[in-house]
Amino acid sequence: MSANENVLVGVIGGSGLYHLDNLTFIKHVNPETPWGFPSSPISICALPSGTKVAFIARHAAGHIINPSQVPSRANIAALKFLGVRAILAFSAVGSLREEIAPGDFALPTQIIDRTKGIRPSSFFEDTSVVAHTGFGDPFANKFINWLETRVRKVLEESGNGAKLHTDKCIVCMEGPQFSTRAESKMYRLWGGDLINMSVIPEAKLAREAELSYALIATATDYDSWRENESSVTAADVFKTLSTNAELSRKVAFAVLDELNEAAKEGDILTEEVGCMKFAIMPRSVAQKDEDRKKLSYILPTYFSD
Ligand SMILES: CSC[C@H]1O[C@H](OP(=O)(O)O)[C@H](O)[C@@H]1O
Ligand SMILES: Nc1ncnc2[nH]cnc12
Repeated sequence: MSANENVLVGVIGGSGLYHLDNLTFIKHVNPETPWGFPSSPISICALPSGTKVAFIARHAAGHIINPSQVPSRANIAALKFLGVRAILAFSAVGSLREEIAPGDFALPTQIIDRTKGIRPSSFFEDTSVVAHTGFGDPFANKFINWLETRVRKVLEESGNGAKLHTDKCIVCMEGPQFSTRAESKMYRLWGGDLINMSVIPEAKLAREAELSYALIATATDYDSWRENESSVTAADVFKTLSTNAELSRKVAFAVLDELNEAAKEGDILTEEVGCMKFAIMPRSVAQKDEDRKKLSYILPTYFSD
């Protein structure tokens, strides 16, 4: 089952990135998934080549959805339904390292989950089907390697001094309040480099839906670990949000055509397809038909009888 919108790439925009207005807007689509509606109607946009991509504003236009209430299952399910294979997500993050300055970009490869269990984080929750999905490498590593040179080039050409940091570990906290100073220092001791409130459950759900998912983390602040500096406020975050969003749009514009081709050929996006084969408990008569039907929305290979 697919809406056949002919889109292979989805973009999720975070704080500050509510549209890709450097692309041509074609239309909105708003699929109702078994997990409800996405954060906001999905924009189908075109690159100058005619390549179409799907864009979702994570917090909706006007930033009206709290991080704990983002309907991530509906967002990921809707993108899969439209035919998407690869998701390029953007997020405004705090920096836990001196060398990652506000305005810099980073490609994390690891996550520490500090959400509090209040976000639905599996498509299998409340169903009669059990799945234990591998998440040791939470991002699509081949996709990230592919992004590295391309993103670096855009940052260099922008001439605003923004650096790209790779192989970083991102802490995802529940929020919406920022961390205490003690927490911020503890995350540094744990090996955290970046912090946000949204990569979990998005990355987990993308993996369950067998989608390649990479996050471009755009640093806005130094969180609250620096001695003799004030702790982060939303006002600090806002200072860099619009320049980061502008640069994020440039990155998207530069990579999306080639990413669409790569998704079509399957070159760099092979790791995730088929991963659920080893995660889902064997079929049993005790599994409810209605649950299998629901799951067929995201995983037709395993659940369409
Ligand atoms: C506006 S500061 C905190 C807020 O910003 C980040 O959002 P996103 O990841 O969607 O860019 C962070 O995760 C928090 O939700
Ligand atoms: N310091 C911070 N903590 C959590 N999420 C953030 N998003 C941007 N800055 C952040």
